[in-house]
Amino acid sequence: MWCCRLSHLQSRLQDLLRGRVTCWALQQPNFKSLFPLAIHWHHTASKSLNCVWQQHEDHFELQYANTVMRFDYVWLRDHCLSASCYNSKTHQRSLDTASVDLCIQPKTIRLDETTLFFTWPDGHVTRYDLDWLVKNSYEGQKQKVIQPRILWNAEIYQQAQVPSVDFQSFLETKEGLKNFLQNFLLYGIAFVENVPPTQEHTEKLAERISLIRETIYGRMWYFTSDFSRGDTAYTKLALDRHTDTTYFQEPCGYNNYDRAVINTVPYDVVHRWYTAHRTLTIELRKPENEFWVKLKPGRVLFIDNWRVLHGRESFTGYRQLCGCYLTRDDVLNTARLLGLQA
Ligand SMILES: C[N+](C)(C)CCCC[C@H](N)C(=O)O
Ligand SMILES: O=C(O)CCC(=O)C(=O)O
Ligand SMILES: [Fe+2]
Repeated sequence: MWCCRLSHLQSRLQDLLRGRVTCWALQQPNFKSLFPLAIHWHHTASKSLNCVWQQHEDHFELQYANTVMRFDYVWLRDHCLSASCYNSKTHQRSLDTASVDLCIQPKTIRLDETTLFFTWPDGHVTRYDLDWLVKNSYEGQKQKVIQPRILWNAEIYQQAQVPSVDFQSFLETKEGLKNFLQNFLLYGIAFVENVPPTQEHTEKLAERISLIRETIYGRMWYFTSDFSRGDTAYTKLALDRHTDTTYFQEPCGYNNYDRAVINTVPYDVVHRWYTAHRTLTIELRKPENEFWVKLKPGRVLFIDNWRVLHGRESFTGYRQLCGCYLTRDDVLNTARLLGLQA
């Protein structure tokens, strides 16, 4: 019975503060008295639009859709979507950002229905849809729903009874792939069952999600305890919870086995690092943070090694594993193409 050990790095994700700024000024009868008389607020033509803005010396302030937004003028020029500034076929900026005057200010600002028009000193006109500004503003972005992550330990994960996805459904249906990726994004691990236990089928599975990353271990690795490579993974020894490829510029995550000599910081910082490392390791080694999984032929486990560490007990007898490393960008891209927040 082979198990591999998963320790969920219980990151203390703070709930994002969802500061909702309501456009309270417009509902106040004494709205004008709330601001010094010098400021002249522009109102929308139609009251129903509920939008006011103010052209400040160094920024543009917009109140719309219960959000108070502030935009730098260089930002407003730089994000122009006009034909001469933006290639709508490739969704790339054509404008040379470095050519924009850092002291630029619009000559005029006009709102027509739900579109704001900024006319710049050189006569160039930039138009923004109000909803686009809310969606792409700093203040609007803070309200954006981010991919929820479920922080778990063994008990939480077991109780969640997260369903595995069947091989056929994963390969042949959008729903199967989407359910799998949703679980993967939520928990940092996800399983596919009833996979024909061959390297080819495992490869096919991986390619359904992402590009497979070629590394010094090959594209698909197929290993057993034959010490064919000078690494404890190729032995029968236990492996404490860890992440792989610490030594790469784009590692799967940091791990203690492969950690190089610490010689980039002075001794007192080194000691602070060991203290922090100890705190983390104690947390990771708490039994409640360990989730043991029985690996068996036909069961494929995907791990987000930034969130979930892996390891194994020592073993006897013959054991063979195959797998690969996936590129995070492509996994997230597949999830987004399926409409998931990733
Ligand atoms: C066998 N397989 C290719 C999966 C892993 C090899 C990784 C070995 C190294 N200790 C590390 O953690 O990066
Ligand atoms: O043998 C296992 O179950 C995992 C081995 C491992 O962690 C690795 O090869 O990086
Ligand atoms: Fe590993």
